[in-house]
Amino acid sequence: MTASLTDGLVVKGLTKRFGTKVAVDDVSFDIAPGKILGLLGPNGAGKTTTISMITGLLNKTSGSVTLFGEPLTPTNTAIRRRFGVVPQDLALFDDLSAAENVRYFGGLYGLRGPALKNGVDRALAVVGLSEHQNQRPATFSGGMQRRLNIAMALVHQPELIFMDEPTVGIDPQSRNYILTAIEKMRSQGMTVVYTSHYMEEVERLADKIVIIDHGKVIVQGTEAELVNLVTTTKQVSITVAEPKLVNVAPLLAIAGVQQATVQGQELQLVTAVESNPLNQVLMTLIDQGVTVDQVDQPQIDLETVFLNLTGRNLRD
Ligand SMILES: Nc1ncnc2c1ncn2[C@@H]1O[C@H](COP(=O)(O)OP(=O)(O)OP(=O)(O)O)[C@@H](O)[C@H]1O
Repeated sequence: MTASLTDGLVVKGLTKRFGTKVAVDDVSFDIAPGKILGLLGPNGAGKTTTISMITGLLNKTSGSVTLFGEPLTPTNTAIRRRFGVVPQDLALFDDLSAAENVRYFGGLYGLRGPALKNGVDRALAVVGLSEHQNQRPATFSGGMQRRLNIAMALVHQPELIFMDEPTVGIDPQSRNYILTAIEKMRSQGMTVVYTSHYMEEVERLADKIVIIDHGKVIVQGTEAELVNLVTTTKQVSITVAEPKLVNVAPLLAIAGVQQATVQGQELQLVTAVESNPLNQVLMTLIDQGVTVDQVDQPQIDLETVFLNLTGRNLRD
């Protein structure tokens, strides 16, 4: 059966006021099952408040949330068992071992006996902590503690997991471990909602990106769609060993190549961002007997998108 979009997470008009401050302002987005949504925004943009309202930690001022086609309300306990939450702040019991911490959470979700044991074993394996399961979290690095927190949210094998800035302040190895674990979760069909102010992580992971700032959605879409919003073309410079051998006519015939000129040792191209014809250009040059020494192309990233749309840097 093909899943429809309403089988995933649908957030409509979510708003949170603290007194006169509007922390989250009419936020709407959706994500299909089995995909990763990256909620990207600078500190204070409203990411945690958004996740807290969706997961029921915080009452919303207005708006609606449906998950797997059902309303996500505080009283709908059945649907609440189908997702997991990794909060921004660590929530670990220091006097319990890693496995006992995970087991405790599994118990809260009603798991018992072999189902609980399997859940604990699987969750610890996903985050690479099986070998450390009998150690207490106090002996762990910050990154390992964060991974344990993720295992606690996975123990009941949720279909969707919310992660609020899970890589803040941890070592690069743990960060990479977490990002790889998230990719594995998606490959097993899990839906992931991931907040971050690190655009590199969102670029690596997210199937769909929602950029928020000052509580409002500025833009949403795939990375290519967002990049397309700020520019439709890019300049590529290819340094070649034999510029005289370059025949530009076949290059201009490639879809997405808008201009091609040879200047000194360099072949300068203007290409459409959408069609990304670079591989075909390189193959054509090789066919022409041209040696390619270097390819330079400016990086159009989410930082550029954010700067373009807000006039500010993501990490101001
Ligand atoms: N309980 C509260 N009372 C008043 N204002 C609040 C409260 N919680 C959050 N805010 C404000 O709402 C805005 C959004 O905060 P939020 O924590 O959701 O941002 P964020 O994008 O998650 O940032 P960070 O990464 O720093 O947590 C901020 O201006 C914050 O000061």
